[in-house]
Parts: sequence; C-alpha cells; structure tokens
Amino acid sequence: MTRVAVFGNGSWGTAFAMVLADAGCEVALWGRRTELADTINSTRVNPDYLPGVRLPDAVQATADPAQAARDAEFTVLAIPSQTLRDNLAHWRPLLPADTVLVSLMKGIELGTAKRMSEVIAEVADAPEDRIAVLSGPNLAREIADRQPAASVVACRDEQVARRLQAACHTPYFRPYTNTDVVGCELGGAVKNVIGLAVGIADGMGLGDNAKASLITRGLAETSRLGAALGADPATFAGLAGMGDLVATCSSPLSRNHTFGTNLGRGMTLEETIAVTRQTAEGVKSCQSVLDLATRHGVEMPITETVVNIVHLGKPPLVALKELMSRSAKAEGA
Ligand SMILES: NC(=O)C1=CN([C@@H]2O[C@H](COP(=O)(O)OP(=O)(O)OC[C@H]3O[C@@H](n4cnc5c(N)ncnc54)[C@H](O)[C@@H]3O)[C@@H](O)[C@H]2O)C=CC1
Ligand SMILES: O=C(CO)COP(=O)(O)O
Repeated sequence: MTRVAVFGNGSWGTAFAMVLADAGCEVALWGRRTELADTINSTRVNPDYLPGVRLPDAVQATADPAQAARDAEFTVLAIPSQTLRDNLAHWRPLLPADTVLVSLMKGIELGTAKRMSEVIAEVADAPEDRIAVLSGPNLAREIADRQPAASVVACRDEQVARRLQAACHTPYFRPYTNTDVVGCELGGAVKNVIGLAVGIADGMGLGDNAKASLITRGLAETSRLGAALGADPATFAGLAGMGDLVATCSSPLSRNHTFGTNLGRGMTLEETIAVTRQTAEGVKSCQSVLDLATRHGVEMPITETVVNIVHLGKPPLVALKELMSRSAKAEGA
C-alpha cells in the first residue's frame, strides 16, 4: 500500500488526505495541535476545517512530524506558503531519502519571489525529479463532499507525475499529468490575486462584463509572466490556468474571492483579516507576484492594482479609474 504523509491539516490538506485514502493510500495527516489530531482520530472528523465530513479510516492524524514522515513515498505539503521555508527546515531530517515532495500550495515567497517548488528544492536539497505540484480548480469543500473535479499533477519527470496521478485518482477526482511545473505554480499563485480583484469588483457592485474582463486580462498577465519564466503557454489554457481562475473568481467558497468582496464593500484590511479564518494566499502573494514580475520586466497592471488597494490603502474606485485610464493597446501586446 502506498504510504503518504500530508503536512497541514487545514481545509485542503485534510480534503486531499481523503482523496488519497479513497485512492487506496495509507495517509498520515500532520497538524500542529495534538488535541486536533486526537479529535480527528477519535471522531473521524476535522471540526475546525471540514465540519461534517467523515474521513476514511486510512487517514490517521498525528502532531508528530517524525511519525507522519516515516516511510512516506510521497510527502505532501499543504501549509500557508509563507511558512514553508521554516517548517520544511525542521522536517527535512525526518524525510525518507527518496520521498517525492508534493506542493499543494499556491503562493510565491515574500522577499525571495520564489515559487514553492524552488523553496522545496533549496531547503530539502531535492532534485527536480523528486518535486511535484498539484494544482487546479479544487475548492477543498467540494472535494471533501466528493463532488467531481479535475486537476493537474506536474513534475519534470513524467514517470513521477504518473505515480502521483495513480496515487490520487478516484472516481470523483481526475488528475492529469503535466511536466510544466513553472506554469502550474504560476497559474495557482496568480489566480488568487485575480480572485481578489474580481472579488473587489463584485463587492463594488460592478457587473459581469467587468468580471469577465478582469478574468481574461488576468489570464493575459499570468501568461506574460509565464512566458518570461519559461512556462509552456498551453498550461495557462488548462486546468491549472484558466480552470483554477474560473473556479476561484466565480465561487463564494473561494477565500481570496470572499476577501476581495469584503474589501470592495468597504471593509478595511484589518477588518477583512479579522473575519477571514482560513488562508487567502493572494493577500501576501500579490506583493511577491508583483516583485517577481518586476524582476523580469513584466507588466502586471491588475496585480499592481490589487497591491495598491490591499497594501497601500488606495480606494477601490480610484484604483479602478486608474486601471481603466491606462494607455490604449493592442490585445496581444
Ligand atoms: N482550500 C482550498 O480549497 C485550496 C487550498 N490550496 C492551497 O493549499 C494551501 C493550504 O491552504 P488551506 O489548507 O486551504 O489553508 P487553511 O487555512 O485551511 O489551513 C492551513 C493549515 O496550515 C496550518 N498552519 C498555519 N500556519 C502554520 C505554520 N506557521 N506552521 C505550520 N502549520 C501552519 C494551519 O494550522 C492549518 O492546518 C494554500 O497554499 C492554498 O492556496 C490549494 C487548492 C485548494
Ligand atoms: O485554490 C483554490 C481552488 O483551487 C482555493 O481558492 P481559495 O484559496 O481562494 O479558497
């Protein structure tokens, strides 16, 4: 039986642990709090992140990282992106030498502007063929309810991607393989920022034309960044690009979208943070995505607008006027 360690028992870590168990794996689900691990093991439910969802018996919770990591063929990382570096440095000595490290995280590191797979390679000193990414339109709550979804598992080594695909393929979860790790990671990280922008527009009461324009031009700026970083342009038309963007920008389940909606309705950043109990990666990553774009000389006007609203306190109406009054351009420029 394939043994998998999932580090992070939040919404997505827990839901994905369930997918893995349904696909026949034996899963150790790590979280920081012993009480929550005990509750999960005794009630089969993670009340803090997926209330009402019964976890398969093959998911065993633990707060001991050594126990979680033991004999893991795959080590899945599902914690907030900005905490990865420190956490992984602690876990590294515990990981089996040949484990495949799988990132579920959709963020870019602040300060370094690194993608999660780059942070993993650096901290775990792992080669590219042992690092994979899973990304796509995968709202955790829907997956936990076993509603159908597709996704992408990406690794430079296609054989490894196929192994991971087999480990998480269920009747309701359909993973496709890809070798474009860069494109999949960028798709996931930037869609959170565009989700914030669409949420802000929704909160301001703007219409569907505005929403469609933000989604489409958001994808255009994601693809521009991807081109500068060597991603495959086709990835952005796929599940980890367009697919994830559409899910986040249209679903009330999306934390990034909801966060933006609250800002657009006039809440302050502090008020919005106070009512957000789960991780909305775009809030921090809008800054690191913009940093990455600047380093590569890529213009990302929607991302810049989100940074201006979220972190520089620019009123959404003023930011909208500025965005609309940019110089006229050809669509492909
Ligand atoms: N929830 C979703 O629908 C999806 C989430 N993701 C991505 O998965 C990643 C994790 O997100 P969620 O599970 O949704 O977040 P969450 O907010 O539901 O859970 C976060 C988990 O990380 C833990 N955590 C927080 N700070 C920590 C720290 N400093 N050290 C160790 N653990 C810490 C929390 O205790 C919790 O278990 C994010 O990068 C997110 O973008 C990707 C696809 C779907
Ligand atoms: O990444 C996600 C869906 O694929 C979840 O989006 P949010 O983090 O905005 O909830």
